[in-house]
Amino acid sequence: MTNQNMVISDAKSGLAMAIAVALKESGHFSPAMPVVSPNGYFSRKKLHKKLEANGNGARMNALLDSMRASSPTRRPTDTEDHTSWILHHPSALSMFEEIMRASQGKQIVVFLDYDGTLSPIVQDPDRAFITTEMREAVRAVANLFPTAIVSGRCRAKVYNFVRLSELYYAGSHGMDIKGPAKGHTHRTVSHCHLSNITSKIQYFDVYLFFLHNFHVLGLLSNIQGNQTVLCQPAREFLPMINEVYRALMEKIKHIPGAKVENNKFCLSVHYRCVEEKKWGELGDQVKMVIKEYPQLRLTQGRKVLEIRPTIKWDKGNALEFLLEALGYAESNDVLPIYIGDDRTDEDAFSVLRERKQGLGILVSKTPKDTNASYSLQEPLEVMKFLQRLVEWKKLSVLRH
Ligand SMILES: O=P(O)(O)OC[C@H]1O[C@H](O[C@H]2O[C@H](CO)[C@@H](O)[C@H](O)[C@H]2O)[C@H](O)[C@@H](O)[C@@H]1O
Repeated sequence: MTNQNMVISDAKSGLAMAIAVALKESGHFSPAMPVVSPNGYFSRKKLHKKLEANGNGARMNALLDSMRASSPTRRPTDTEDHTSWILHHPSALSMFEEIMRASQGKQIVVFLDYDGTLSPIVQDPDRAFITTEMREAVRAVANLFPTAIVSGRCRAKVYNFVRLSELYYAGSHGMDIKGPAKGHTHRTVSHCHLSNITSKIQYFDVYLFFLHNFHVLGLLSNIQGNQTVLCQPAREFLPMINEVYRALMEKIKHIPGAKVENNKFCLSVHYRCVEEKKWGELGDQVKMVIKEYPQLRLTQGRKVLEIRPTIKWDKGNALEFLLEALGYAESNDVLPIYIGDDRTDEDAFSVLRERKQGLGILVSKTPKDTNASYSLQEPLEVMKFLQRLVEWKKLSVLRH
């Protein structure tokens, strides 16, 4: 089984169907192809039957419906539903003491999504600034715990917004991971395997290794500035991504408000500022372009279509990679905290669930289908949570 033969999608959103239809049209779908949802495999036979039954109309609607739903699938809400959702995903702020009790004796590692988590969602992706207060909260956290930003944006762009050299940055949905600037140490990390890994590979261009059952990755010792690139598993896709970027720019330039963002190892096609009646046309143009590239797949975020390599590598893999790099691969002595707001963050929440370890915290004001265990309503609450984490750590150091 190769990556190219895998459809990875969200079964509930209907995107799986849309992508499978596109693949079928281009001759790349076969009933023998496994289809993976964030929660595991689902029946390819069923999907194949559905494909047979569906005509053009359904094909158009599947992606469009999914674009309308956007973000993690929203559930119809009434007060009762909201109350029951909060019972299952309580506020990480109101449960703070309880959460911290569970962390006793464990090394906390913090993972933060960027858009919608550290910065509020805004119309123009180039203006999603982080506030000074939030930056200081992240800096304080990073001085006490290993901290990573895991974003769909390209690493350089997130860095330009955040501007903190003490963090790990995992850009392009985790396909581009870089460590903190040399010389930075976390006061609480006594045992960091990262330097071991990077020193081991200094003399190799590419060091190949297997991470659990995943595919072979390139771990690069490419020193840029004073930071070390740790992982770029989709390097070979760069020329293709650039080609598709140019093609998409051309195809969508007539749609007012549409925007293609080059995130280096993946692309974002934004439709937040596109009139809803044009969404279908935009979706069609995107599908038409990627039909020619079976090595690329389509996923979705908040009012954004994302095009990325078919390799099985997402924010969940990035989280596992970083835990491994920090020396916590098989450890019970670690408490990863992952905070995110987007569908793409669900991959990381699922990993935490599977590991039965750590805390997934979804940032959302409304009930959503999620694998996170806790919730926070908005970036402001994320900041309060981070500040409390810092206070708690300082107090616990004083106590011991
Ligand atoms: O993983 P993330 O850090 O959450 O990045 C996901 C995407 O975020 C950005 O788009 C989103 O935020 C924009 C600014 O608030 C908003 O205009 C857009 O509608 C959202 O989808 C970013 O521009 C994308 O490249 C990221 O993939």
